[in-house]
Amino acid sequence: MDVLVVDHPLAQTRLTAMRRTETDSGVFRASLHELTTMVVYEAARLFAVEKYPIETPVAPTEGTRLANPPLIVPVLRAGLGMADAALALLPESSMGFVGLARDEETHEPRAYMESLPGDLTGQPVLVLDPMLATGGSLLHCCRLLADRGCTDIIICCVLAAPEGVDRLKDSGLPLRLVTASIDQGLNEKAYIVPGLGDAGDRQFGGMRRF
Ligand SMILES: O=P(O)(O)OC[C@H]1O[C@H](OP(=O)(O)OP(=O)(O)O)[C@H](O)[C@@H]1O
Ligand SMILES: O=c1cc[nH]c(=O)[nH]1
Ligand SMILES: [Mg+2]
Repeated sequence: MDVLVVDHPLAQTRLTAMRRTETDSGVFRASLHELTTMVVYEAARLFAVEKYPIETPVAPTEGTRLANPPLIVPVLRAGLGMADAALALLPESSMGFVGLARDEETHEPRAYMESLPGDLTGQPVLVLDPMLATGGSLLHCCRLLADRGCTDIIICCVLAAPEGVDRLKDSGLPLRLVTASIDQGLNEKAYIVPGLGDAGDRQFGGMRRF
């Protein structure tokens, strides 16, 4: 699995804002939106393009377009905060949704929503979830995609734990990963350290213990 870490200074300043405890939910959401633009921009280097004839006001020339715009799939809830920024960069794309909530005791994902095309043969997919911790949630999501015939999955996240990266690598699924950081690891509650807390709660409210 290819892994790309977006270590651009402007990405790292947004990530710093997201990490800080005193950052309120409005600034957290704005920082995630801006950081998503940068992460998806880097991920899009991997997309195939095709040339086609266009005309400027001065002369005919060649234009460029995406050969096969990806289906965008945010993982609810936290991935919702990345959806607008990704769709703004990829206006030709469609969007599917997967809803997962991690059990606080077992840390296993519980699926509560799935809205995906039945056949993803030949369709690249861009999965959005800010957090890759144990990897259980993203693995569940990517298996749903692979079961529908998808062979080209790019995951965009903000923070990844080495444990989750290794789990995705070992899955044998056709994955590539773009992230703004690979952190130290997981604590005993399977939260990323130093991390940023619960990305869903920090955007939308809630009470989790880290
Ligand atoms: O790699 P994992 O160990 O599976 O953990 C990562 C998952 O945890 C968070 O979602 P959460 O379950 O908290 O749901 P939420 O987005 O509704 O807050 C996050 O957005 C990932 O989906
Ligand atoms: O650190 C973590 C781990 C899982 N989910 C989160 O939102 N944060
Ligand atoms: Mg959460």
